[in-house]
Amino acid sequence: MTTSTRGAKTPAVLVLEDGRTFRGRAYGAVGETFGEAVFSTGMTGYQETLTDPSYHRQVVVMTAPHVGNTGVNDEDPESKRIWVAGYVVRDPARVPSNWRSRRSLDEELATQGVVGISGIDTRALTRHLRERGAMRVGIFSGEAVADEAALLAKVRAVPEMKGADLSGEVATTERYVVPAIGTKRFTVAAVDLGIKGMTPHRMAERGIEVHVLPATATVEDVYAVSPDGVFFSNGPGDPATADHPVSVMRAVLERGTPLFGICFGNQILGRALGFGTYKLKYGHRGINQPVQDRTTGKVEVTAHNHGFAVDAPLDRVSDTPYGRVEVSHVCLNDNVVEGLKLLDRPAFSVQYHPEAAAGPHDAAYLFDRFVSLMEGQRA
Ligand SMILES: NC(=O)CC[C@H](N)C(=O)O
Repeated sequence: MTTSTRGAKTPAVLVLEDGRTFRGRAYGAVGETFGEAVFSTGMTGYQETLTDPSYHRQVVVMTAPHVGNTGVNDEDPESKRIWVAGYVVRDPARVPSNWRSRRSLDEELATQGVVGISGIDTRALTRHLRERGAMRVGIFSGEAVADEAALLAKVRAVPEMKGADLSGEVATTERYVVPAIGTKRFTVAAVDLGIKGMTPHRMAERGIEVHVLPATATVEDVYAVSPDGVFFSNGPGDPATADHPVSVMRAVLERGTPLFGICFGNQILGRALGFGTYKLKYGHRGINQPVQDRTTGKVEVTAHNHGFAVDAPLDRVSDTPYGRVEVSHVCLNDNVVEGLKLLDRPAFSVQYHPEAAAGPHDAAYLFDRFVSLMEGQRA
């Protein structure tokens, strides 16, 4: 067990691009960092959040007031490193306690060079972001805490999330295989746009051998593995920039290979079908978002991490170059499109996270639907 007080006395300041500031104490690494300020409502699963590549270039504000209570273990990361650009917590645990804990969160953030801030009113900050929308932010600690006007100028020089093309910065550069658990039934080519580790695992549990390919994979690379199905992962950045995966996906739709997309993958399917995408005011991030599966009427509580969404009509079936498409899932908080289903081809996607790392397992059936599509193709 590690008790950490590092940085506890070092002043830090969080500066939003609209000029609002919050003063607190350094948490994790001391220095400065920049990104898009977003809030996550997850009460648990901070390791999964920190290591989700979709958070690349985002400063995550935790609405849960106590963070770090269970320390850091070696089992829960969703990728090889922490991806968040900065971390904001109200009241960090001083003494982590859990049988799996190896070190404190404060130590882990510091070791990985992630600048954070603690001791600020995260409720006020979250309400501000909810009212004004996600915006650019900087966290400065130690010697970096200087005159606020200079800090604000630095924050306003940071690139916006809109227009950011980031998959190439987080995805694997080498292909790798996640073997099926038990008997192998199917082969899937998974295009890594920022994939979380749990996603291929959920497929492997269903007898799928998953070939994870770099974001730059071509149609030839995808079909070189003789896939029964093709998967497009979650990932950071603005889907409007993802022209390459959109063109690969169109080729997959053309051939009629079973296709499944999660989050960024859903946005790419939307674009491949000819719909637009747009930036949400402050996005959905957390593990308690109500979604309705309109194909069954059932409501599920789901994990989300998205700042963009697909602009598709909710009230009717759309005609697209790949046949008829319906919005299969919708967020019950704000009617945002949470899933797409093709009626004439074996393809569907969801905007949220059925792999549930962290989060409730209500949406695990979507991996079974992918398996059914692949079974259907064989029959
Ligand atoms: N988790 C994801 O795949 C996020 C997709 C996209 N970057 C968004 O913010 O909407």
